[in-house]
Amino acid sequence: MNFKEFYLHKPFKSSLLFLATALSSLLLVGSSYALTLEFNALRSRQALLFAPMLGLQLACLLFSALLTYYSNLTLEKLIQSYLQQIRQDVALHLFNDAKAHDPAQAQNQLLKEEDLLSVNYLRNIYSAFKSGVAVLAAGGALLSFHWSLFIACLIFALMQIYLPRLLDRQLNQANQKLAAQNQAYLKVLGDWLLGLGDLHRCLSLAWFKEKAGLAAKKLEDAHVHKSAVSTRLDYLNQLAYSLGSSLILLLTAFLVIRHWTAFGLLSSIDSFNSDFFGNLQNAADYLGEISGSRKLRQDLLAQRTPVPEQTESGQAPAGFSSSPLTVEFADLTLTYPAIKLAPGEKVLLSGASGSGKSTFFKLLLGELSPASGTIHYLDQNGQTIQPNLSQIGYLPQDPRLFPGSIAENMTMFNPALSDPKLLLQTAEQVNLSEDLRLWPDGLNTRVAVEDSNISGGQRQKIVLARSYLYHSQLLLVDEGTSAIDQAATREILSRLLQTDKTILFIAHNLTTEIRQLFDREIKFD
Ligand SMILES: Nc1ncnc2c1ncn2[C@@H]1O[C@H](COP(=O)(O)OP(=O)(O)OP(=O)(O)O)[C@@H](O)[C@H]1O
Repeated sequence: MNFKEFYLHKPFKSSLLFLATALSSLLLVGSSYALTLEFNALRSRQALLFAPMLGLQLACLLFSALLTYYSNLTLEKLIQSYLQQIRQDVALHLFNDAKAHDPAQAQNQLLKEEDLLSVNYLRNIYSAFKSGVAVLAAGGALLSFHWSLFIACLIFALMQIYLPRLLDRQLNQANQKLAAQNQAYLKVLGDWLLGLGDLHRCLSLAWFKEKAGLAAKKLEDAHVHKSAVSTRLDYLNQLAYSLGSSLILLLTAFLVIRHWTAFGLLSSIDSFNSDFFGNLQNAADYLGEISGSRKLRQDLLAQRTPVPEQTESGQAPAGFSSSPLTVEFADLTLTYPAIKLAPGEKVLLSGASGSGKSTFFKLLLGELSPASGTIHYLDQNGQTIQPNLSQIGYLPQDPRLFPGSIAENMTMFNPALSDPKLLLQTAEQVNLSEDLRLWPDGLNTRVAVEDSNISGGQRQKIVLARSYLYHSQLLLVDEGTSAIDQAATREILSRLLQTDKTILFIAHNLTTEIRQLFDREIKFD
């Protein structure tokens, strides 16, 4: 996220916004100027001059308020449309980098951090600009009264600008800590709430409370810490402001006594002071906050870096041949033997829990890269090809459905596949027909993702139907029928194993009769 990008995404509206903002600040300073002229007129008892000056002061204030209203509204619209663009970029990044993402973290990226940034960054830039113009206008006005007033203001201006730098690093760290604790809290809630039913059954309320309470406490501390740093920043600025305004008033009185400046300035110097120091204080605050969000902005920029789209140019794999592979995790290295799956082969993959079966699938799907070794993908004729990995069919043990109808979840929202006859035939292949009859809306039944109105076995059948509809040549099934009863599994498998698909099937508890349907078995140990 940077300002140039924000400006360029709607340059005309942004220019209008900054023009209106500058004008509203100038008008505010103009009203202080009119006040000086009013008191000059009063002193020389010129009622005819006093009244129009009063009118001018009022007009300046009214127009300034009107322009502020317009600017605030326009700023909000521009920020929201810019955030929308960022959200789309982040979502595209998440989609294209083809890695598994923690939902809580992704939600946080998409909402919380951007909100934090829109407050800390864009609004602050706008406010800093508004205050900056007011400071320049007030400074110019003071210069027109007497150069010494301007010099005095300038000295305090420099003090105001450099003060926040003292706490810049602390504020930066406090912001990062807050974002990290926000994320950690969401993750803890996500991790524990998923299994809340089990915790409840085992009466593990105390354990849940301790875990959630600990994370909440850390979040609370981060908020308090951030607010302490901000308050220290405010206090320093306030101190400089009070000192500065008193000295300026003293100087004005001296200049008036000496007849070196207009009498009316005694009445308006306070307004100029607040225009000058107040806005300077604000600008210093905003600038401090803007640089405090630098790290977050850089992080968000990294999350938005375009990831090349999965090329659709590769071919659909129908088999593979891998050399001995290794995968390295932080404290574990998995090694695999060389494996070849010829087109059309049906292979059962077994092995103890934790032996690396699912990880092997992740390698084949390109979600993980091997530390050593290579995988060659084969076409129907056994020739090595440049693969399009998105065309590998994959059935996880706990497949996810999307908010939509059963039909849409089968076709993955592809209207070209939505012929009801084709869908019913496919449902028959995966023993889903009976389930469809049970739902009053059949294929049009809506999936309630959170309420799980679709059972685990039904979900597995729907995702299996998807691989039929998409004609996946290579199909990886990771205990993908584990929630379906034995009799139905036998029927589904005997149909599936009669197709010309190449199938690698992870399963634990298959009967000998079902095992014999496969061409061979590979065992990991
Ligand atoms: N992202 C990861 N980070 C660290 N370790 C991991 C990661 N993914 C898997 N592992 C470890 O790799 C080992 C193999 O895991 P994997 O899920 O592949 O086993 P599996 O054979 O499929 O087991 P199961 O039959 O129980 O599903 C396990 O010890 C697991 O803890």
